[in-house]
Amino acid sequence: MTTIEKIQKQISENPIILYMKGSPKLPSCGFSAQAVQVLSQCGVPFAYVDILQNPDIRAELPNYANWPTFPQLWVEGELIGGCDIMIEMFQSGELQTLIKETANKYQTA
Ligand SMILES: N[C@@H](CCC(=O)N[C@@H](CS)C(=O)NCC(=O)O)C(=O)O
Ligand code: FES
Repeated sequence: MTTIEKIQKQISENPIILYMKGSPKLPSCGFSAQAVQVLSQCGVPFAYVDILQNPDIRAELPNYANWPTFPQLWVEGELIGGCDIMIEMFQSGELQTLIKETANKYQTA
């Protein structure tokens, strides 16, 4: 599988996925920590990829996404943005709505 195929698989299989540095429990950068913080406050589980453990994804996702930095939040296969956008959307309430609606949509059983 190429790196792009890996990315496409991850974003299609996980309706809410955060590409970040480190893990939600132990973020390796303040930007990723802020992203985890607002996303966690939406109260819904989410997938993540630690790009520090996946240098191929770190190298290729910015081109694929047309977004130069991490974190990157992807919802239903689409890039939402980095931590600045996530914080803005959280402050307006938009992030909570998006995340909760997405979770409800994909909830099984
Ligand atoms: N203002 C950005 C901050 C993110 C940022 O600047 N990330 C840098 C430093 S962690 C980055 O990902 N650089 C590319 C890299 O490290 O691969 C946002 O809203 O997400
Ligand atoms: S790792 Fe240095 S700013 Fe994110």
